[in-house]
Amino acid sequence: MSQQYRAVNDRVEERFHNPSDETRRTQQKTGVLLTNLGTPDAPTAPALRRYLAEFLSDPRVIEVPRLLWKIILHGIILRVRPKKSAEAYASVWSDEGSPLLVISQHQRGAVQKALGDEVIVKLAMRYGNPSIPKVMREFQELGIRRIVVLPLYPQYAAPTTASTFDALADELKTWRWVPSISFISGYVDNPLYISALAQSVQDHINEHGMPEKFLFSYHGTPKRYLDNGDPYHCLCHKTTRLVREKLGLEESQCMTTFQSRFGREEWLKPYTDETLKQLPKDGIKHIAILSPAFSADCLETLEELEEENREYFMEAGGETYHYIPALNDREDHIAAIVDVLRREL
Ligand SMILES: C=CC1=C(C)c2cc3[nH]c(cc4nc(cc5[nH]c(cc1n2)c(C)c5CCC(=O)O)C(CCC(=O)O)=C4C)c(C)c3C=C
Ligand SMILES: [Fe+2]
Ligand SMILES: [Fe+2]
Repeated sequence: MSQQYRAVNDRVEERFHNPSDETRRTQQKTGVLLTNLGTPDAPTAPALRRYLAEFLSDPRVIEVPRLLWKIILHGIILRVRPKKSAEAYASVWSDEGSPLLVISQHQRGAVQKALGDEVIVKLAMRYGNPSIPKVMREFQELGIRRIVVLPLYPQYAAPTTASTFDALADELKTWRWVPSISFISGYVDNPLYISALAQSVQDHINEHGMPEKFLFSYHGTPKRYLDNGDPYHCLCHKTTRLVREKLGLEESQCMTTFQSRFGREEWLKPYTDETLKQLPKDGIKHIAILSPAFSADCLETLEELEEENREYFMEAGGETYHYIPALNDREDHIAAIVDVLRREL
């Protein structure tokens, strides 16, 4: 072997073929990557501009011809929306930071504790920080050869789940030695996930009584995405049905709606806000609302459901409006996430 080859070989040897006991122990572990959508670094207009520029440039999120969209995004949206969104974020921001990030960190810690130290659990965000490339490189540094990726979106959707896959693939394109990867693309069928959701509803009933209606309000997408084959709409209806059946509720007691519209085109219907304005007119004055597409509370629940939509309902003549929190770091939710992971580990 030439001297030049021997020098390279020794480096590789030391790291991969003849590692220290400590390095070998780490390398034999499986990496678990939990991901969520991501959030701005601060509730300020400049931070929102950076975050929204990354988020809304993703062709999985906005399926519009690129050049046209670039002009609209940079010419209009990024001039107007950051300030408005920053105000909304400021209303839910805590001392620890953005609720989505803080809750996701708690979930990561709880999952690590439940799985023990044979696996290394890390958290990454699709947009913003900690980014998927950064966290994947931490696994690379540790010499991890097997990674299970779980985007914390129970209902598969191209703008969320597939977009996470894209980010992962983009990073792996730059790696010479790609590890074994399992990518979990959804888990609405997981019995522990459905039980946890049902139990959160039951806990609500025990504390506040039975409402006239439960609204299962899911984040929307443009209807065009459903027309083009995205299964998300169907998976949302399935989630509602499974939870309703688990609780033994009548079909008439539960309704599936879609929230967080963005832009002018038609989104999945019925819309949550319009439904809330209509229900009191139909004599429904006591409702409870939950949002099973969010595994952690975030702007879209704490501001949109807790504040904005509550007002629509009350102003339309509603009397009792309760928001049932996301599953967050409830014990039964962590048990469900661990079960989803164990099936892959
Ligand atoms: C513009 C199109 C959007 C699509 C399609 C979309 C789908 C989608 N989003 C989530 C989950 C979350 N979205 C959140 C915020 C958010 N979403 C959009 C737009 C689309 N989402 C925007 C512009 C924003 C930012 C907020 C704003 O400026 O109003 C969040 C909350 C993030 C946080 O920091 O708290 C989550 C979570 C799903 C599940 C989904 C499709 C299935
Ligand atoms: Fe969204
Ligand atoms: Fe919103």
